[in-house]
Amino acid sequence: MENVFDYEDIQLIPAKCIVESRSACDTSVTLGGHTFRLPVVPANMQTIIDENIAKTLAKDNYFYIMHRFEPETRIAFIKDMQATNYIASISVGVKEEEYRFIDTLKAEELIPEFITIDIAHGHSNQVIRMIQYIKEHLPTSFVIAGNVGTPEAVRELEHAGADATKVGIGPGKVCITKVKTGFGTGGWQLAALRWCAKAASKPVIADGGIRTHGDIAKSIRFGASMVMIGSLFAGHAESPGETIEVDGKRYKEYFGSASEFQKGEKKNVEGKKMHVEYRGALKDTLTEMEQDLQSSISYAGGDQLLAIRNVDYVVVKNSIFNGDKVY
Ligand SMILES: NC(=O)C1=CN([C@@H]2O[C@H](COP(=O)(O)OP(=O)(O)OC[C@H]3O[C@@H](n4cnc5c(N)ncnc54)[C@H](OP(=O)(O)O)[C@@H]3O)[C@@H](O)[C@H]2O)C=CC1
Ligand SMILES: Nc1nc2c(ncn2[C@@H]2O[C@H](COP(=O)(O)O)[C@@H](O)[C@H]2O)c(=O)[nH]1
Repeated sequence: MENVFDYEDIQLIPAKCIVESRSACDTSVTLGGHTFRLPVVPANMQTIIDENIAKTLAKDNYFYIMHRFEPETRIAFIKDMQATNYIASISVGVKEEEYRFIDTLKAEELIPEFITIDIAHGHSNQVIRMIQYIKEHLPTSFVIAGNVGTPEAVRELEHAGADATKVGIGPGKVCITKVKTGFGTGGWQLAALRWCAKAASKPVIADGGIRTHGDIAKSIRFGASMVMIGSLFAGHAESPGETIEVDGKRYKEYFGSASEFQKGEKKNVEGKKMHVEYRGALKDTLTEMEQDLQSSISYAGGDQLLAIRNVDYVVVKNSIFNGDKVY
């Protein structure tokens, strides 16, 4: 791979504006036959999403993916969401008990609208088998499979039946895969996204490494249909992580799904725990993200999200911060 770059190395080039107000720009995106307000989904991690947040997001027409770390609650969760006419969007792993879970869903005719196969190294026969099993038994569920970091992986998972693939091995804020194993897309996630998206014939979700709202527009430019975000969502009042106070300042806990804190043991640890600054209400961040993305669309010279896909860009290594902090 040549010409690798990451989010902070890119600036998108403006095109002539066609709207009279940023509010005329439409940030919505359609995935799996459902239209959502933003091309953004909070990470399916235990310190990012819980049932209350899932309900709030679904009610306000944002996409969500529930995590898989309380597996025994998933059936009740699906029933509860569907009883209130919200989409049911859950995660699964690949171990034997997950096959029995799919069998139960089929037997009870409980069909989640979205199922995400959430595995660190998604380019594997285990994931391919699970995609095929879900597609055989719950053919109308939209299957998101990942995570991957190569065009070959995208093609194989799509070929197995995945309706979308998730790209990002190791760019996450609480990820230590890159240091523990030497592998990943950390530091060149945006270039990896471009590489993978060029090979994709179905939607690609960019996962990890988003540090500013402008990175959402950059992901769309380089081929993502949606972005998955952890750290930027970890600091809210509603976030499930513990709140702590240090010198009068509040922080929220954020830990990796492959961290010792999640696993309860020190085995194959590829994630860490940190604290992020408290950011207030989730709805305020979502509103700000929407406004910033509307502005991105206006700079792209359009009024629809995909106008961003057509803009030119420059690579200016490590340019955007100039030593400044965003917040
Ligand atoms: N996006 C990313 O960069 C990363 C994300 N994560 C997150 O951490 C969580 C845990 O992930 P994961 O460990 O996959 O899930 P699980 O712990 O559920 O493991 C799933 C199965 O895959 C096996 N497995 C896991 N990694 C490998 C590998 N590298 N080679 C062969 N087999 C493997 C495991 O066996 P065994 O444990 O015995 O190997 C287990 O049987 C997920 O939520 C994932 O999204 C973790 C790392 C990177
Ligand atoms: N290598 C690891 N990656 C992890 C772990 N837990 C989650 N993740 C990935 O990070 C993103 C979120 O990234 P962020 O930069 O927005 O914070 C998440 O969606 C997962 O793909 C982990 O323990 N290790």
